[in-house]
Amino acid sequence: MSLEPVTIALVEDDPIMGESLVQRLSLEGLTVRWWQRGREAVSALREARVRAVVCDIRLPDIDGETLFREIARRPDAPPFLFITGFGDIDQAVRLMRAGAANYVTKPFDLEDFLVRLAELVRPTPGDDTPVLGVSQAMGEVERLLSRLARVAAPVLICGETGTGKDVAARFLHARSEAAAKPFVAVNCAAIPADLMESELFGHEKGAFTGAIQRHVGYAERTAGGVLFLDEIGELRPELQAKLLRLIEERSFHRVGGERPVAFDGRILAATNADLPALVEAGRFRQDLYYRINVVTVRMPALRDRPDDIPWLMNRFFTEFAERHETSVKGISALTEEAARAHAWPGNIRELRNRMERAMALALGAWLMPGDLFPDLAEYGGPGLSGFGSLEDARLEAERRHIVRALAATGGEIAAAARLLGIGRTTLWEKMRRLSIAVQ
Ligand SMILES: Nc1ncnc2c1ncn2[C@@H]1O[C@H](COP(=O)(O)OP(=O)(O)OP(=O)(O)O)[C@@H](O)[C@H]1O
Repeated sequence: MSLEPVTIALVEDDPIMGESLVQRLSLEGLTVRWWQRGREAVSALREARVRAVVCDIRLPDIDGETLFREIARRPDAPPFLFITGFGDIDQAVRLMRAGAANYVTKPFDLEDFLVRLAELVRPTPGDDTPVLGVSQAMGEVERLLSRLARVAAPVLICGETGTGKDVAARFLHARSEAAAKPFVAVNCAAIPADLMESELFGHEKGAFTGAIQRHVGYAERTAGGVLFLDEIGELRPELQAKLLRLIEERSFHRVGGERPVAFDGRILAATNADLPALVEAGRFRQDLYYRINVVTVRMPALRDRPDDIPWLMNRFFTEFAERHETSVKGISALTEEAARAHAWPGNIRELRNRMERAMALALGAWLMPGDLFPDLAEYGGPGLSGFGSLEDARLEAERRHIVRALAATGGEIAAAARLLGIGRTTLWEKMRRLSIAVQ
C-alpha cells in the first residue's frame, strides 16, 4: 500500500462504516474529511481541495450521483471512488461512463478498496510520470524514490533486466525539483568504448581526426538535470576514473580541452550486474562504487511481486488497445492466473512484449493463456502435453501464497508465518524447497 499523506473526502452516512473507514485511512497516513450528508459535502467541496472523493451512492438527502455531477463540472474535479450496494451496479456503471474513477460493491475487501484508492491518490505531477506498481514492494520503492527526489545524493538502482530501473530513475527525476530540467540517459553498454569518452564529456574542435567542430557531451547537456548512467558496470576503467573525478570535483574536461567544465546535475546509475563482485574481481573501481552507491534502490523481480502483474497487464492492454486495431475486449481470468504463475525472466519488458504480441494476434474476444504464451506448451490451448500434475498446481499455489504473505509483511518471516498459520521453521523449510528468496 502506497498512500501519500494527502487529504481525501469521505461521504458516507453510515456512522459505523464511516468511522471505520476514517480510522483505517488515517492509519494509512491520509487526512480524511468526512461528511454524512450529500448537500454538506457538495458545498464544502466547492472550497476544499481533496485528492479523491470516496462516496456512498445512497445518501439520506441527495444521492451520490447528484453529488458527483455537481462536483464533476469543476475543471479540477477530484476522482470519485463509489461505494455501491449490490443493487446499484447499473448506476455505478453509468457513473463510470460519466467519468467516475472506480467503484467497490458492499461488502468489500478493505485491502482491495485501499489498492483502488491508492491508484487515485498517487501524485501525478505530469502526464508522463510513470507510477510503478500496486504491490506492497513497489509501494515501498515508490516511497523511497519520492523521498530521494528531495535530496541530491547519487542513487544506484539495482535489479534484474527489465524490472523498470530506467522507469524508476525517470520517476525520481519527475518528482524532483529538477523535473523541468533534462533527463539525460546514457547506456554504458550500448555506446562503443572508443566513442564513450567524447559522448560522455564532449570534445573540442580538432581533438582528433574527424572532430571538425566542438561537441557537447551528455555531462554538459545535463544542465541542472539528471545524468542517468545505465549499465554502469560496463564502463571502461579509464572512464571510471574520469567519472569519479566528475563526481568528486564536479567538473570534467572535454576531450582535447584544456579548461575544466563545471558539471551541474545529479548522477543516477543503474546496473543489473553484481557490482560488489565486479569490484572484487578488480573490474570496477571501489572508490567509484562507494561514490555512486550512497543510496541503493532495489527493483524487485516481477515474480516476487505478483500483485503488479494483473495491474501491468491492464495498463498494457489499454495502451495496445489504443494503438492496434483489435477485437479483444479484455483479459480472461485464466490468462491472469497463468501470468501470475509465470516466472517472468525478462520481467516487465517480457510482459509488455508478450501483451503487445498477444493483442496484435489474438483472434477471440478475450485474451487467452495461449495468446500470451504461444511459445509455452503448458499454456498452448487445448493440447494436453504440458498439463501440470495436481501436485505441481498445489506447489505453485503454495508458492504464490507464501510470496504474497511475505510481500504483505515486508519480508518479515515470523509475521508471514503467523499470517499463513504455520510455524516459522515450516515456512523456512517451504521457502527453501520452493526456491523463494528471502526479501
Ligand atoms: N511501472 C511500469 N509501468 C509500465 N511499464 C513499465 C513499468 N516499468 C517498466 N516498464 C516497461 O518495461 C520495459 C523495461 O523497463 P526498463 O527499461 O525501465 O527496465 P530496466 O530495468 O531499466 O531494463 P534493463 O536492465 O534491460 O536496462 C520498458 O518497456 C518499460 O516501459
